[in-house]
Amino acid sequence: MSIPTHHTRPLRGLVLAGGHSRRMGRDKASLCYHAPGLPQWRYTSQLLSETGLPVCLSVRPGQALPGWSPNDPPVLPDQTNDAGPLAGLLAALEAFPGEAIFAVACDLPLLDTDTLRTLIAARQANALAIAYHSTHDGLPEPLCTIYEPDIAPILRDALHSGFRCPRKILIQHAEVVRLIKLPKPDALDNANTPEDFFRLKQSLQNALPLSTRPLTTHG
Ligand SMILES: Nc1nc2c(ncn2[C@@H]2O[C@H](COP(=O)(O)OP(=O)(O)OP(=O)(O)O)[C@@H](O)[C@H]2O)c(=O)[nH]1
Repeated sequence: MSIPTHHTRPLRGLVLAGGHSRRMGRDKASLCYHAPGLPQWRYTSQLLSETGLPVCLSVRPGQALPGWSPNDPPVLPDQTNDAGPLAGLLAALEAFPGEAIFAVACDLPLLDTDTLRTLIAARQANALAIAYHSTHDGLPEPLCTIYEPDIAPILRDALHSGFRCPRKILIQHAEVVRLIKLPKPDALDNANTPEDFFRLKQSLQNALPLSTRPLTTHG
C-alpha cells in the first residue's frame, strides 16, 4: 500500500481579495490591468482555473465583490475580522479539509500561468508550503504559495497568538517550506499604490505588439 504524501492531496486555488487597499485608495481587487471590465479578482481566478484547479474567492466577512455573478467561483468569507490574508488562508483550509490551497493575492498583475504551474510542479512530500524566493530580498513570497493541509495548525496557532504575517510564519517554519526560484523575475511584482498601478499597467502595455496597444494608458 502506498503512503499518501502531501503532494497527492487535491489542490484548490484561492484568490485573496479581502484587503482594504488603503495605500491604493481604491479596491485593488477591482482594478483592471488586462482589459476594460476585467477586474483583477476575476483575472487571477481565470489564471488559476486555466491550470485546472477549482477556485474560490477569499473576502472579508460581509464584503461584496463588485461585478461578482453566480457564474463566478464561490466566495469564501474570513472567519476572523481584520486579520489580513492569514484569515483567508485559514478559512479555506478549514472549509476544505484534506485539500491543499494555492493562495494567490489579487494584486499581482504580471502573474502568468507558467508561474502558477511551476509552483504546482514543485510540490513534494514533507513540504507543508511551497513558495517562491522573492526577487527583491530572497525571502519567501507568501501570497502566491501552496499551503498543504497539514500546515493548518501552524497557521491557526499564529492567528490566535496575534502573529499574523504569513511571510514571517514561513520564515519561522523554514524547515517545512520548500522555496524555489521564480522563472520570471517580475511575475510577483505587486501593486500597492497608485504609482505601482500605473507602472505595472504601462509595463503590460509595453509588452504588447505596437499594433495592439491601446491609445490610452488609463483605466
Ligand atoms: N481574505 C482576506 N484577504 C486579505 C485581507 N487583507 C488583505 N488581503 C489580501 O491579501 C493580499 C495582500 O494584501 P495587502 O496589500 O497586504 O493589504 P491590503 O489591505 O490589500 O492593502 P493595504 O490596506 O494598502 O495594506 C491582497 O490580495 C488582499 O486582497 C483580509 O483581511 N482577508
